[in-house]
Amino acid sequence: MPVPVAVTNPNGKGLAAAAPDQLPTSGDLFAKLKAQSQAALAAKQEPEKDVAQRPASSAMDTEAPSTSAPAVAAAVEVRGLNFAYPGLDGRPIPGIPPLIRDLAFSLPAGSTCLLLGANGAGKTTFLKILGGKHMISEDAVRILGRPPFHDTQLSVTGDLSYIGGNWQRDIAFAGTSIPLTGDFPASRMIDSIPNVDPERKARLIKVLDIDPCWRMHTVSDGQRRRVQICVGLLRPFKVLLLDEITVDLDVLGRADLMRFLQEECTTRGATVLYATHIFDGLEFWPSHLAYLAHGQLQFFKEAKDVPELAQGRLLSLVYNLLNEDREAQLKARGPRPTEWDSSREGEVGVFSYAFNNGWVPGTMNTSLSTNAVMRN
Ligand SMILES: Nc1ncnc2c1ncn2[C@@H]1O[C@H](COP(=O)(O)OP(=O)(O)OP(=O)(O)O)[C@@H](O)[C@H]1O
Repeated sequence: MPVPVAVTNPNGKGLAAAAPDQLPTSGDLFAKLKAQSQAALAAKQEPEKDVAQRPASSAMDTEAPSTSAPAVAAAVEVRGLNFAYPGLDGRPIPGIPPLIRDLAFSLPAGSTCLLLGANGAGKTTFLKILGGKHMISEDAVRILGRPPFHDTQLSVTGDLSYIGGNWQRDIAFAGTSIPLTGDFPASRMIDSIPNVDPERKARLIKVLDIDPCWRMHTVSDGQRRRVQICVGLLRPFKVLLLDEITVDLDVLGRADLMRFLQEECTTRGATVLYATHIFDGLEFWPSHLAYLAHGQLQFFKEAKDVPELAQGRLLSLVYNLLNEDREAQLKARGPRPTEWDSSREGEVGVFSYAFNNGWVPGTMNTSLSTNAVMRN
């Protein structure tokens, strides 16, 4: 599939060398996509048959039996999800294994689920997929029974909300590297969301301890983060995806926010999936734990089945999980080299401009307008 790519290569040749004049619109990939869309269409027409034909998947099948009946059993349902970041031509990059492989996951409505995983495990990517930010096949993910990428109403109505990334770059600044020098109050950001229940707004402002008169260009990172979270929560979401957004919050702000979110789930039946590396004092919060590694959920458990939560030892549980995994990897592939391997010269430049694949890592932004990214 052709991807729109703007070009500002300092040597004026990268794209021409990297891609043919005509980006392809036929071949194996397109045949596969066509087959997939025909299969999805057929599955829609024969829902009963579809249930029987879905591949048995590992971790989640015992937790939530599949159903494609009209009643929505799970707030989040993932089946056979595969994902690889594409190269310039929109295809998976040869030699690089998919980041997510045949992942299955089913989260009941009303859950507060912690998403655990090492740096680079794919938590942000997974949450962005659930949030409809990456195109995937229509039947791989269902949020409230609907495909998040294809059914844009999910996000437009606020039923599905994703809060992640660094707001400093995404919203309070224009583009990814150009600072916005405007002077405006926090209330302007908050009031920009239409059709908000005034009571909910007042409650959030109180919970997050926001001063509506804060001038956004003078606030601290944590204060800016509070405004970002407030804006993301103003509408009563049904499914909320949080990507490490409490990192700048002080302990009081964080505790108040986590209690607010838990209440949203217990009183309104909302569902929250939260990826974080900060575990202290969080034992009370999750109803479920999910651990992502090697492209798959290695476990998915209800809180009552995780004794470490009752013992106040969540941090130690996560430490052990990551440590065991690192030890296993070290055994399998040996230690990573710490010195530059000159035989790889040219494969990974010491510094070069590289054409991006359309996504700024760790943010919700496409990078197409910035043309080039720096790669070390
Ligand atoms: N735009 C991109 N293009 C190519 N690869 C990417 C891109 N964004 C992320 N990746 C790769 O995908 C992998 C998973 O990244 P992701 O940000 O999802 O991990 P994460 O679990 O959220 O990590 P962290 O805990 O550090 O935030 C990483 O190896 C990363 O290099």
